[in-house]
Parts: sequence; structure tokens; C-alpha cells
Amino acid sequence: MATAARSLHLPALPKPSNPSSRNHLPVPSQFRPLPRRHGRRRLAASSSDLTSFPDSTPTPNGVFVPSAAAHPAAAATIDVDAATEAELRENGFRSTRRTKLVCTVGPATRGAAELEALAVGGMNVARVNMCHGDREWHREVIRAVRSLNEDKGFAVAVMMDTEGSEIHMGDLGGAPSVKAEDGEVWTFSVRSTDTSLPDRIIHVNYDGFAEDVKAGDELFVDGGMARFEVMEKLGPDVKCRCTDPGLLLPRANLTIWRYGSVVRERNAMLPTISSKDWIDIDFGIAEGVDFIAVSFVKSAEVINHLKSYITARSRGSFHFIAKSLIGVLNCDCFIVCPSDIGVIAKIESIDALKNLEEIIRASDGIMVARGDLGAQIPLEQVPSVQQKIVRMCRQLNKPVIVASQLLESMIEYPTPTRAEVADVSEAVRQRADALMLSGESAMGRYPEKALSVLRSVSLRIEKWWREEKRHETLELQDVSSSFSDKISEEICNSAAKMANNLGVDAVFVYTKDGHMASLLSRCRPDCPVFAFTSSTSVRRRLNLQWGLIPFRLSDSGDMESNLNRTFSLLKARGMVQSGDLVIALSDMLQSIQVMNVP
Ligand SMILES: Nc1ncnc2c1ncn2[C@@H]1O[C@H](COP(=O)(O)OP(=O)(O)O)[C@@H](O)[C@H]1O
Ligand SMILES: C=C(OP(=O)(O)O)C(=O)O
Ligand SMILES: [K+]
Ligand SMILES: [Mg+2]
Repeated sequence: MATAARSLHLPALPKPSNPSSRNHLPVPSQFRPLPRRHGRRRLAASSSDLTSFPDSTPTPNGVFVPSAAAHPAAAATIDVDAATEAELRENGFRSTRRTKLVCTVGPATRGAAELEALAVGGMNVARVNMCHGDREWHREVIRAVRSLNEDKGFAVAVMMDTEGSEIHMGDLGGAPSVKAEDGEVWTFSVRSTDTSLPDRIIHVNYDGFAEDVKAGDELFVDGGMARFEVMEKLGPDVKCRCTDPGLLLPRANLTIWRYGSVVRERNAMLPTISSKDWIDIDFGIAEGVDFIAVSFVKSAEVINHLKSYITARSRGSFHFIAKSLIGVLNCDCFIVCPSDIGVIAKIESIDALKNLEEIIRASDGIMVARGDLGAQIPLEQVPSVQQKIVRMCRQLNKPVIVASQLLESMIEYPTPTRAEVADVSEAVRQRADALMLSGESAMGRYPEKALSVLRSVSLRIEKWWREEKRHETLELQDVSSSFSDKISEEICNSAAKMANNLGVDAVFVYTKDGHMASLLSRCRPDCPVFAFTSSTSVRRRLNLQWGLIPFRLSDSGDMESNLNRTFSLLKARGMVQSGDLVIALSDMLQSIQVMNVP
């Protein structure tokens, strides 16, 4: 198992310099013959690599090599994830992990040392779930992740899940869990109370609960981890008999079933984003989270609404700054400020499945939230639904996270079951962008071990898949919305194909907003994609996408000097070396260049 990275001591990385001014003029290419490819690479470099490049000369074979042009490379810096850098140095390009890992942060992992261990172990995104804990609790976690990024050179993105207004139980008066035994009679009550309730009485958060249920209904706790049959209703109290014993966890979700399907009564009218969720969303925007994951999405409408809200909010604050600057110049202009926060739709209800395609199109990413989904559709349908969602997301170029119970037994035990390993393998083989830990990292006994299982299984299956099926015949549909987009898409499709056919070491993409990087990721090429962007927030968001290694690099204004700088900075850090074959793309200069690192 790949546990080595956990014991690595990673030095703090240099701080970014200010981005220099832009100039988007295309650069004339210069050429020279392609040297023979190196065999096994040694990723060692000395600081002398920083100093100069050989002059390049034009050749007729169309291979571009940047000219020396005395570039002030030493003046610039590049930011790369400390965990990736260690991985690259150790194993080279081919074996970097392509599948991204999301960890839910909870009581077991909120401390600075625990968070750092997760980052070192490969956590790409830290998730906080607003179902649990208060805002102060989450604020501390978000700030701890940010300090970790700043002090230790990580680029861990933060995702915040909304609570949503589905029906769930209360807090159990502070108990970590309670056991319901077969045949026991429990009362589910909507009576509000501040004091802890007597044994076998559970508070339900939704006032309409007692009206929605009928005697004879089945009540599923947490998607069927325990089940009850409704016996009778006594005003706000619903008396139920336990039919399937199980552990009840605080704030577990409740679903009502009647004649074999989920009951959608008045609770179908609950808003997807409750008033408490809106306050949490404002909190998330203020704290600068990278993603907001919306629980129990039913339609694309709510995603569009949230996206315009976020854009309006960021434009509002941008305008405030812009106005004070522009006011001095006595002019006015309309500034379009694309949102810095990605909106993820959690697919966990029948309604979401009905409107799947339009929800995927509206969102910036999708979570296959199998926990609650498995409570709303028969369990045996979950695997095929997962595969369908993963495929559709790839077609529509949206990152997709497979979530819940991947390594559930590791909440308690240090090794996973065979079935769990098979489940993780299947998600990796489907080439989902990311895998997520929930309870395993939030409140389990072995968060780091669980993460290391995800990491080693991902690496193994990715390698196996490259060997087994190098070139799959998946036809990617056209996703572009304009002619210029169409050009980018064609360039990325062709570059990915060339990368596989030529067996290049890496594709480099210079991208302002990350779009071209995600189009490349969508092709799932055999080599990693190094994505260079001048924006720290784009860099963090790209961390959710398959196969992308995001770097922050100030844009020097033209492709040639960007390349020269990249080569010298990466060589100085031992991450590439002379002779490595790369394909380079840029969204400013729509071209494909094939070259050896000078
Ligand atoms: N901020 C938190 N505070 C306390 N417990 C938490 C927190 N976040 C997560 N947990 C625990 O970890 C479990 C798994 O987290 P998650 O999957 O996000 O939520 P849920 O189980 O409610 O769907 C939760 O059931 C809860 O017990
Ligand atoms: C990821 C999920 O959502 P949550 O953990 O918030 O219930 C799920 O239901 O699978
Ligand atoms: K939830
Ligand atoms: Mg859920």
C-alpha cells in the first residue's frame, strides 16, 4: 500500500508573485528536431537548471521548441500542490493518481494535525456538511484548511453541503447513537422541546410529518439502516414498531414508504434551499468556499437560482471595489465577474433522477449521493443509476463525485471488506472524477487509513485500466455553445488523442478559467494534464477534476515565455526533465504544440 507519502516532510513552497500584465498576441513558432525520447526518467534537478535554455532552431518537422529568449524565469514562481509534487518526484508522470479524493471533515478530523495528515494523504477537497455542527465549528475548519494551503503549499478546495429541508431526526440529546431493537415501540414526535427527550422518543424536524404518515406506512431511518412500521398517530406523536433493528445516528434522514414506494406528501413542497440554508450559503460565500453542494436537488431551476445569486453577490462586492477605483477615472463600465464558487447538485431523490439531464447541464458538478438515493429507489437500482450519471456527466463535461459508504466498515475497522474494495474499484473504472469519504473521515476511527485505501485502489485500477484498454471507443458528444468553444473542444479532443498515440509524458494547458483543462480531463487521456492558471480559485476548483494537476502560474502574456518559464521552474523542482515529451495548449492561443522539454 502506498503509505510512503504520509511520512514525507514537505517543505513550505514559495509564495506566488503578482500576475504580470497580459498580452494575447500569438507567438511565432520556432522549430528544431525532436530528440530521442528518454527511457526511465530520473526526476532530479539542480538549481543550475534554472539558468538557461539552449537556443532553438526552426526545423521542417513541425515540432515546436521554445527559443531561449533570455527569459527572466527566476523572477517568477509556480505553485503546485505539495502532495502532488512529492508524488511526481517519487513516481514520475505515469503513476500520478487521476481520481480525486474528497473527505468529509467531522469531529475525527477537524484538528490541524489531522487535516494536514489528510492533505498529505491526498485529500483534494475538504467537505463540510451543514447538517451537522454550527457555523462557528465550520468556520474554524474552513480557516484551518486555508491556513494549511497557505503555510504548507497545498491547494485543498473546500466544499460546503447545504442541509436541505428533507425530514430528519433530532440530535438524540447528545448521544452518539442509540440502538433500536426488533419489536420495540418508539415514538417519533414533532413536538418541539428544548430538553432532551425520554428513551425511545425521537424528535422529527418537519412539522407536517404527523400529517403525512398513515398507519401501516414504513419509516426508513438513514435509507433503511433501521426500519419501523407506523402503528398509530396521536396528535403530534407517531407510534412505530421497529421491524428491522439498527443504530440510529443523530440527525439521520427519515423516509416514509407506502405500498413499496416513497411517499411524497406535503414534504414534496418543502423548498430545496431552506431559509437556514440561505444563511449557510451567505456564510459559505463570506468564508470563500470553492463549492456549494446542494442537497436534495429536484430541478435545474434551483441550481440556476443559486448560481445567479452567487454571481450577483460576487459582482456586488466586485462593483464596490471597481467603483471606488473607476470613480477616480470618472468612467463607468459593466464588469462581468464569473463566479468563483462552483455549484454541485447532489442527486439523491427520485425527482432529481426525473430531471437528471437538465440538472447536470445547469450545475458545475454532480454528486451521486448514494446514501439518500438508496433510501428513495430500490437498492439494486443504485449501481446502474450511478453508472448512468457518471457517463452523462462525462458527456456533458461536468465533474462527478461518487459518494457514500465506499468504505463504511472502516468507520470501525482498520481494513475494508472485499466488497468495499470492489465498489471503489468500480467507481474508478467508470472513471468518475472523484470519490468521497463521509463517516469514514468525519467520525470514523481510521480516517487516514480509509483515505490511503482510496488512494492505493485508485492508483492500481487506473494503471490496470491503461494497460487493459488504452483506447476506449467512447464517442464524446459536442458540448460547445459557440464556434470558439467548438474550436477549443476539437483542439482538446485531438490533443488527447495525439497524447495517447504518441505516448507523451504530459499535456500542458494554459487556461484562464479552467474550461480547456476540463475539456481535456473529459477525454480521460493516458497521461496527466498539467493545468496552469493565474487564478488561485480556478486552481483549487480544478482539483476536483479527473487527471488534472493544477498549478498557479502568473501569465506572462505570451505562450512562448509561459512555456519557457514553466520548463525552467518545473525542472528546478525536479518535476520534469530535459527530453520529456509534452503537448502544450492554451486557451489564448488556440493551437497544439508538441515538444520535448529543452
Ligand atoms: N460537523 C460535524 N459534527 C459532528 N458530526 C459530524 C459532522 N460532520 C459529519 N459528522 C458525522 O459524520 C457522519 C457522516 O457525515 P455525512 O455523510 O456528511 O452526514 P450524514 O450521515 O448526515 O449524511 C454524520 O452522520 C455525523 O455523525
Ligand atoms: C452524500 C450524501 O448526502 P449526506 O451525506 O449529506 O446525506 C448522501 O446522501 O449520500
Ligand atoms: K444530509
Ligand atoms: Mg444525503
